[in-house]
Amino acid sequence: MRDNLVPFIEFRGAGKQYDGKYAVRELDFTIYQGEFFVLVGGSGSGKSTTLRMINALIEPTDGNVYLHGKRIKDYDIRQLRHQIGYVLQQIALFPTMTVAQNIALMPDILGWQKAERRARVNELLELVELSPEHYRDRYPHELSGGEQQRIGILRAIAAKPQVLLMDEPFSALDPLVRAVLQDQIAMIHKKLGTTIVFVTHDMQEALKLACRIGVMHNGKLVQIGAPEEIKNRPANDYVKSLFSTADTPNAAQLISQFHQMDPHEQAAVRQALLG
Ligand SMILES: Nc1ncnc2c1ncn2[C@@H]1O[C@H](COP(=O)(O)OP(=O)(O)OP(=O)(O)O)[C@@H](O)[C@H]1O
Repeated sequence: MRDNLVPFIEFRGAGKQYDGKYAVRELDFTIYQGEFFVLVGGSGSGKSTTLRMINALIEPTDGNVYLHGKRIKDYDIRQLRHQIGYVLQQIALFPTMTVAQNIALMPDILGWQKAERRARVNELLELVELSPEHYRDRYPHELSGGEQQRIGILRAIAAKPQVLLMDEPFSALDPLVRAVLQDQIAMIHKKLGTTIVFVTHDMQEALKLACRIGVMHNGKLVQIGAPEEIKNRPANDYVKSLFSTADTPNAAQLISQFHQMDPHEQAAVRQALLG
C-alpha cells in the first residue's frame, strides 16, 4: 500500500462542537486508498465522532472532510452511503430475512440481477469459511454471535463499497471468536483492497490489524504512525501508557481463556470457530 499512496479520505481542520464544547477538533490527516486505518483512544476521546463524519452521520461544525477530493457534504447522501459500508458493535441483522437476503440487501437496492446477487452471496460466505449450502437459508436467530457478526460484515461489503467503516465491530465477542474474526477481516482487506477505517478500544487489535494507527485523546489526534512506530516511539506519555501493556496474546493465553469460560460459552466459541 505504501508504494502507491493515493489520498482517499481527508480531514482538513475538521471539528465538531456540541453546545460550544468540542467533541473533536483540529483534525488534519489523510487516509490513503486501500489503507487499514485504526483509530484508538480512551472512552469519549472522539473516535466514533471522527468515523461518523466520513459517512455524514455527523456533519463537522468546523473545517471539512473529503472523499475522493470532494467534500462529504457535497455528495448526494444516498450515493455517498452506497459507497460506504458500516459495521457496528451490535450488528442488527433483519430477523425475518435469511442470511442470503441480509447479505444481498444493498445489491438488491442497487438493482443487481438475481443471479449476480446469488453468486455474490455464495462468494462472500465462502470468503469467511461459512458453507453457502448450510448458511444461505438460515435466519439470524439460528446463528451464533460470531456468525451473526460475520454476516453483518458481509452485508456491509456486499455491494463492493469503496470504504468500510467499523466501529468496535468485535468488542462484544469472546476472545477466541474475536481472534478468528480479526484474521478474517485482515484477509478480506488483503483480498479485496477495501479502504478500512476501524475504531477499537483494544490496543492489541490495533497493533495486529493496522497499516497505521491514529491515537485520539480529548478530541484531538495526538499521534499517527505505523504500529511499530507508535509502540516504540510514542509521541507522549499518554500514548506510551496506552500501548505499554499491549502485546499480542499468544495461543497459550487464548487457550487458557477458553478453559476459563463456562460450558455454554465454550460451546458458542466452538460453534463460531467450526461454523
Ligand atoms: N450528541 C452529542 N451531544 C453532546 N456531546 C456528544 C454527543 N456525541 C458525542 N458527544 C461527546 O463527544 C465526545 C466524543 O464522543 P465519541 O463518541 O466520539 O467518543 P469515543 O472515543 O467514540 O468514545 P467511546 O469509546 O466511549 O465510544 C464525548 O465527550 C461525548 O460525550
